[in-house]
Amino acid sequence: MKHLKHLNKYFLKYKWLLIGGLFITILARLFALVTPRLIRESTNAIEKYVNGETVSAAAVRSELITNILLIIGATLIGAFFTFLMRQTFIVVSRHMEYDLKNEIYRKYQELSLNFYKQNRTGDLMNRISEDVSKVRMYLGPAIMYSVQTGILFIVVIPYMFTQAPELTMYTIAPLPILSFAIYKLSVAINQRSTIVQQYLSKLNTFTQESFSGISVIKSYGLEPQTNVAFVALSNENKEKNIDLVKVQAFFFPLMVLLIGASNILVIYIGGHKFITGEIDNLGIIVEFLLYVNMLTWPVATVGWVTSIVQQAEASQRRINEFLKEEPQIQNPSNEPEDVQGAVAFKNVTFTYEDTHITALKNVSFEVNSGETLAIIGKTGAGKSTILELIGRLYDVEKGEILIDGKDIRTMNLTELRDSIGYVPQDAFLFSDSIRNNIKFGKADASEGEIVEAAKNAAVHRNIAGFSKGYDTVLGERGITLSGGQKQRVSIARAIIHDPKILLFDDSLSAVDTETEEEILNNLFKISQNKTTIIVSHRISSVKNADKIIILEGGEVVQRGTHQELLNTEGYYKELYLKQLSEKEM
Ligand SMILES: Nc1ncnc2c1ncn2[C@@H]1O[C@H](COP(=O)(O)OP(=O)(O)OP(=O)(O)O)[C@@H](O)[C@H]1O
Repeated sequence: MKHLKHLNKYFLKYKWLLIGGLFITILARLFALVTPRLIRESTNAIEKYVNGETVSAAAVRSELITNILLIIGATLIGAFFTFLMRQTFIVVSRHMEYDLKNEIYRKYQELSLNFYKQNRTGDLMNRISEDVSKVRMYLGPAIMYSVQTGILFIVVIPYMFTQAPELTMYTIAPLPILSFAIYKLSVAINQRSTIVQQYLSKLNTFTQESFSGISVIKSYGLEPQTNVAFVALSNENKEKNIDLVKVQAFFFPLMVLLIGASNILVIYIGGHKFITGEIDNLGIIVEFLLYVNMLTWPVATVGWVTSIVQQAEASQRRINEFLKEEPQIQNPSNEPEDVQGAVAFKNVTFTYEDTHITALKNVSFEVNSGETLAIIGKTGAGKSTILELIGRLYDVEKGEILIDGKDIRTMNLTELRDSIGYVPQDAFLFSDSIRNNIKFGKADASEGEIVEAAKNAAVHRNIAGFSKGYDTVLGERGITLSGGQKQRVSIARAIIHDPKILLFDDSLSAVDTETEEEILNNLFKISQNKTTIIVSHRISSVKNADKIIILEGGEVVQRGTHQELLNTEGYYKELYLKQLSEKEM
């Protein structure tokens, strides 16, 4: 139970509702107890009439009618309280489930990029959905049934002992066996359900991938192979489901068998005692039969609840693993920062933890507010890494990164990131309208600001051409933008944010040179008091930059202005000549 301790704070949060639920359960159980007692009295009344002890049929009839009315009344009230009990416990468990999901999601948001690389997306999703569902079974049904069973035992069993101690012993003797058998069965059912779940997620992942990659499947004519793979997976899924059904099918017969055994014991032992005169009325046997049936399900739930708790414990252990994870990148300060935007790298060396690739070696450069720095280099040279380090997505291993002369590790992380507008290499757009995708950079942006940002990113004309304009929905159920359009919407998002530092990671690679020129001109106008860093493979994107650095294997091998670099032999000049000849061709 040690992992489930984490949830105690939620029990504390909802303590009043839970205490209310406890009282309601007591009331529900008390009213349920009225029926067996009244049936016993009714049976005895009939017995006395049959034996001639009571002569008036009218008196017996009137007692029976009163009892029937009382039974109906007690059952209705008991049912109402049972309804309230479920409403309380199950509703509380839904609140706790909601709280726990939010807690996990908040944690996910806090954690650094490395965490996401170390854990598969499927795992992250499972913990917030599957595992939380299993924990909810503990927070809701398990608690509710335990309270119900506990109260029933406390109330019914002592009462039965006062009525007929020996008969009580015989009646409750098979119940622990029932509980144990149900426990074993529940464990088997849970194990098989987990396997079914795993196969189902395999099937889902396969189906989802085949839909996402449908154009590849169709263009390579892979439909028959995909079908065969689906049938195989689906077949495995069916087999596992059949395995589960086989075990589940035992559940009710087992219950019926054990209830039957208890009933037979009550009738046999009770009848025997009645014959020997140890019991003086038949009513008590009928009453005990009702108790047996009343106790059976709660006793069975003891076994069931035990297996639920075990599963919840395992799920909570997995959830706790993530909850105790500390973000690698910590925010050291909550003080406001007045970021101006001057960026400096001082002998920065950085190695990716997982791949052990040293992406940057002793890199140094400076770029002031209002200036543009361009970074050029072959693929894998470390260009994107530089941009990610400025936003502190990772911390450097050696050296330091300064913004306005201050080590970024000492800065307020939220404000640092807020002062950056980053356009990543793979422009990621949400399945939402174009307007909202741009507004992502500034939640309260006006229509005018959105249009202006889109104009600066040279994408306004494209958007205006769509029938729904800025309301055009992107993504799965919407329009698919071209690579260049995506890049420009992503640029508009960064521009509208109006940051002090603009970072463009090869963000113009998919636009033609004319549009590139237009965007660069606009950027030049709006970035007078900003720092701009442009990563590119194209000389045309960087030729006007104030400073250019060339990276090779993580090291700065050349630096200067466009003109200076053209006067030096090296990668930049080679690239320039190559691109020039391509243009002329
Ligand atoms: N998230 C990461 N985890 C581990 N290794 C990485 C990661 N990102 C990049 N690398 C490695 O670090 C090196 C530098 O990569 P980086 O993305 O910075 O290069 P780049 O110059 O931007 O390349 P490109 O022009 O192709 O985008 C590469 O060898 C790459 O494999």
